[in-house]
This record gives sequence, structure tokens and C-alpha cells, in this order.
Amino acid sequence: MDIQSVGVIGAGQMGNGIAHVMALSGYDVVLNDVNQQALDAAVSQIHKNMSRQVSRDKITQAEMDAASKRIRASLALADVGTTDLVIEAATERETVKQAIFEDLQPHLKPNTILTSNTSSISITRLASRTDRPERFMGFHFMNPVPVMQLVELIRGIATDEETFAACKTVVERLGKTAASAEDFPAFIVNRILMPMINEAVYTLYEGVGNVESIDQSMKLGANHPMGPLELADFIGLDTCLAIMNVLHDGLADTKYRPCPLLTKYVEAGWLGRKTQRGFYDYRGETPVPTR
Ligand SMILES: CC(=O)CC(=O)SCCNC(=O)CCNC(=O)[C@H](O)C(C)(C)COP(=O)(O)OP(=O)(O)OC[C@H]1O[C@@H](n2cnc3c(N)ncnc32)[C@H](O)[C@@H]1OP(=O)(O)O
Ligand SMILES: NC(=O)C1=CN([C@@H]2O[C@H](COP(=O)(O)OP(=O)(O)OC[C@H]3O[C@@H](n4cnc5c(N)ncnc54)[C@H](OP(=O)(O)O)[C@@H]3O)[C@@H](O)[C@H]2O)C=CC1
Repeated sequence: MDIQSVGVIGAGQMGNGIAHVMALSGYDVVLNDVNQQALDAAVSQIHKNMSRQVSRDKITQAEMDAASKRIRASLALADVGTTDLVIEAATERETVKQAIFEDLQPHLKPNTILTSNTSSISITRLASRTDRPERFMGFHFMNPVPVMQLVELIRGIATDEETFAACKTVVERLGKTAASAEDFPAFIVNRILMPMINEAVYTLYEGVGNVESIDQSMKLGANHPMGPLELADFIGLDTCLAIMNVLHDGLADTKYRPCPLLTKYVEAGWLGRKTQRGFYDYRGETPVPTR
């Protein structure tokens, strides 16, 4: 199946990045959210990120202008139904995702491929609630989308080969690399990365180190580009906690129990960069550790 247009549902940090790279690769994009403010912020973030790429000679002004014209922001889910490939990138909560696919169903073309950018939730379970489990799969980008090379492709139990091949072709056209992962909680990247982040929060909780020493240790001692707490803030602490809960529930092993301190930050609404406060406070000129 030849994909020409892509619908992106959820205009947060992942949704805006996905719309950005799709439009630059020539796809027509419908970007949807329940919230007009989120749509406006996403369009302005895409503009800012593309402008930076122009200023660094990564893309030309003409490519940016053409890509910007390919993105249509819409509050109406019906507009997403006209596209060839849907990528759901809304909040990491199963009930939210299920409701989106349910509401979308009456507006869909028969051949449209449905995918989710979920970090952890069962693709098979999400697919089973739709009218097309064979045309449903996981399409998992990494953050920040315009920079990161990998896309995890996850087949549900019923996903057919044509659907997998069509999604793989899209990844190749984006100039990214696909890694195939089986449908088990959190797939590959987050199965490995998130317990490390959770362990960093335990290291903080138990007083083995403070925010600064933990991040510095992993940056300078293990050559990670970001410390684990800085990375957690970048991903979003609500998303990190949601992924740990999926691992804990889905694999029924106490080694995945979320750190109570991570839960406390989320309960405070300190979700990281997106709310300006998490393990660091971003409200001033430079980030200040909160512990
Ligand atoms: C949770 C999940 O489900 C899965 C996940 O995504 S897990 C998270 C995976 N991501 C990571 O682990 C990211 C780890 N961090 C990094 O790799 C790096 O810190 C980083 C690439 C984000 C930034 O790199 P850096 O060298 O510190 O900063 P900087 O030089 O400013 O940026 C490097 C490039 O990225 C671009 N960039 C940085 N942040 C960006 C963003 N949010 N959006 C778009 N572009 C961005 C910069 O413009 C720059 O581009 P050029 O090379 O063209 O100049
Ligand atoms: N953050 C990361 O590093 C990564 C995240 N992911 C996954 O991508 C998805 C999105 O994450 P991220 O972008 O970080 O999250 P954000 O919180 O930045 O964005 C989520 C967006 O979805 C919107 N939304 C909520 N409900 C609906 C709905 N019913 N219809 C349309 N939009 C809705 C939210 O609106 P509102 O704010 O009004 O609720 C918000 O604008 C999650 O599944 C996450 O696990 C995957 C890879 C990396």
C-alpha cells in the first residue's frame, strides 16, 4: 500500500516531532489534538525546530516552506480519518488511546493503517478493540523525533505482512532505521531504558547521590548524552511512571516496581520540562536541581 498522507493524533512533544519529520519527507499531515492551545503550541514548535535546521543548513528555506504547507492542524478527528496512515501519539494511558480509536472508527477509510506511538502498552490489546487488528501495529519514535535515528516497529498478534512492509517503507523514506520488536510490555528500548531511569530515582530516594551527582556520574562515567534524571524530565515523569506501571503489571515482577519518589513527583504535577519542574526546576535561566 502506498502511503501519501499521515494523521497524527496528540500534538504534544512526540506528535509535533512526528508531524515535522513526516512533512519534511513529503507526506501530507493532519495533526489533531483535543486542545487548540496544544495545536497552536505544536505548530509554533515545528516552526522553531525547522527554522533552526535552516539556520544550520540541514534543510533549505524552500524545503521548510513546502513542509509547513503540508501540515494541517485540526481539532476534528474526522479529518484524520481521510489519511492513509494514522499514528496515535496521545497521552500514555490505555483508556485514552482506546477511546481515540473507538471515536475514529466511523471516519476511517477501509484501507487506513492504524498505529500507536505508545511507549509500552500492548499493541495486541489496542488492536483487538478496532475493526482492523490485521492493519494495526506499533510505530514507536524516539524523542527528540527529528534527531533520533531509531523507530521501533511492533507487530500485534494479528498484524499482517502488508501492514508491516508499508510502515517499514515509511521509516525508510524518513531516513530512519527500523528495529522490529515483539509485543511485550515496553518492547525493547523502554524495557531496558526505563528500569535504569527508575533505578536512578531509587538512587536519589535512598540518598546514595543527589540529582547533580547522579546525572554527572552517568554522563561522565558512562558517556550517556544526558543524565538519567535529566532524561526522565525530558521524556516526562508521567510517561516514565506509566511505562513502569505497564512493566510492573504486565510482567508481574517486583523488580519493575516504580520508585515512590517518582510517584510523588507525578502527584505533585512536577512532570519535568513540559511543566517546567521535575528533578530540575526550569523556570530560571539555567535548570536548578530540586533535590
Ligand atoms: C520514552 C520512549 O518511549 C522512548 C524514548 O524516546 S527514550 C529517549 C530517547 N532519547 C534519548 O535518549 C536522548 C538523549 N539525549 C541526546 O541524545 C542528546 O542530549 C540530544 C540529541 C537530545 C541533544 O544533543 P546535544 O548535543 O546535547 O545538544 P545540541 O547540540 O543542542 O543538539 C544536537 C542536535 O539536536 C537538535 N535538537 C536538540 N533538541 C531537539 C528537539 N527537542 N527537537 C528537535 N531538534 C533538537 C539540535 O538542533 C542539534 O541539531 P544539529 O546537530 O543539526 O545542530
Ligand atoms: N515523551 C517521550 O519521550 C516519548 C513518548 N512516547 C509516547 O508518545 C505518546 C505521547 O507522548 P508525549 O508527546 O510525550 O506526551 P505529551 O503529554 O507531550 O502530549 C500528549 C498530547 O496528547 C493530547 N491528548 C490527550 N488526549 C487526547 C485525545 N483524546 N485526542 C487527541 N489528543 C489527546 C494531550 O492533550 P492535553 O495536554 O490537553 O491532555 C497532549 O497534547 C505517549 O504514548 C508516549 O508514551 C513515545 C516515545 C517517546
